[in-house]
Amino acid sequence: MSKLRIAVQKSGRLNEDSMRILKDIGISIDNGKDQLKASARDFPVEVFYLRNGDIPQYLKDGVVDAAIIGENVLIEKGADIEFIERLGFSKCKVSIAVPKDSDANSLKDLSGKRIATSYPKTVQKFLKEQNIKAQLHQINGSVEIAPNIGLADGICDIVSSGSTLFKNGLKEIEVLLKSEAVLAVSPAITDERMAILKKIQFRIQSVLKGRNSKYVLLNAPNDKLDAILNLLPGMRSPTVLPLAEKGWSSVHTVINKNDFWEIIDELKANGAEGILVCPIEKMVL
Ligand SMILES: Nc1ncnc2c1ncn2[C@@H]1O[C@H](COP(=O)(O)OP(=O)(O)OP(=O)(O)O)[C@@H](O)[C@H]1O
Ligand SMILES: O=P(O)(O)OC[C@H]1O[C@H](OP(=O)(O)OP(=O)(O)O)[C@H](O)[C@@H]1O
Ligand SMILES: [Mg+2]
Repeated sequence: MSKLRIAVQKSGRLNEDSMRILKDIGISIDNGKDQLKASARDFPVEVFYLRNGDIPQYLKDGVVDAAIIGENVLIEKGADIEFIERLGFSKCKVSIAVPKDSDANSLKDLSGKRIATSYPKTVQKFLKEQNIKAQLHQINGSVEIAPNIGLADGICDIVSSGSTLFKNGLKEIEVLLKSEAVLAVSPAITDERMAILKKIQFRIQSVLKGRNSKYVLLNAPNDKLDAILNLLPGMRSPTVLPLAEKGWSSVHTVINKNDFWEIIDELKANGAEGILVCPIEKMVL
């Protein structure tokens, strides 16, 4: 049986979360990053450890069948590479920034100026769309220093917390795109390997749904049960079980992890007690 060849970043910001998601879907790899390639113990998968920036070409050439990669890199380097799943980590923006005392407020204001970036194709596309001409300087790292050393009037680079911009006295003036890690597919993938990838995708979806949800248990006075149940959605509907103490029920349900703090006060106001919120490992709907 053939194995699916999946690329992950060898080292860097994507590596840890990529390896974690593979582990969470039951794909365990014996040897670490020292090797370029490793086989999974219990699944027909080979993991290739590669540079993030090189992965789009490997996908195009069919050297690997799939990859965990930043969407921003696919956009910059792999225009015809598709992805089948957003993975929810390594969220960032690709933005234009200028020195904070600059008059520039948008990409247009950089017309005729110099922009330093590691993402030349991405910037070029936006310049073209807006019919702006600017001079691009491609640099591969520490892009935010460029205006301070007189190399450029503005930059285009990754922004997450914004602290690198802040430390370098820059302000963001335009967001070109938003990105996160994605599961990308080679256009050359065979049907047999696509079937393996679909299994991986299904497992990933179960893990991501679990990560985004919480299992909630609470005790509710029966006379407030309707009001409490109204606050809680549940997968189909909440489970209600009688407590040993008369007049009380135990309510079990699943909610979106972001919703909990929104409804906690109302749950308490309706008499809910002993509220437990637990993580969910995997969730299949
Ligand atoms: N500060 C950040 N916050 C969140 N995500 C980020 C951040 N910086 C980069 N990323 C995302 O992680 C990916 C990998 O970034 P990293 O800096 O580790 O790699 P790189 O040096 O660009 O790539 P290579 O593996 O080719 O050396 C980026 O393409 C982007 O999608
Ligand atoms: O908005 P922030 O949270 O400050 O993150 C943005 C910074 O993170 C990335 O750099 P990284 O730390 O990966 O270093 P690199 O330039 O060597 O890749 C990116 O290139 C920015 O410089
Ligand atoms: Mg980086």
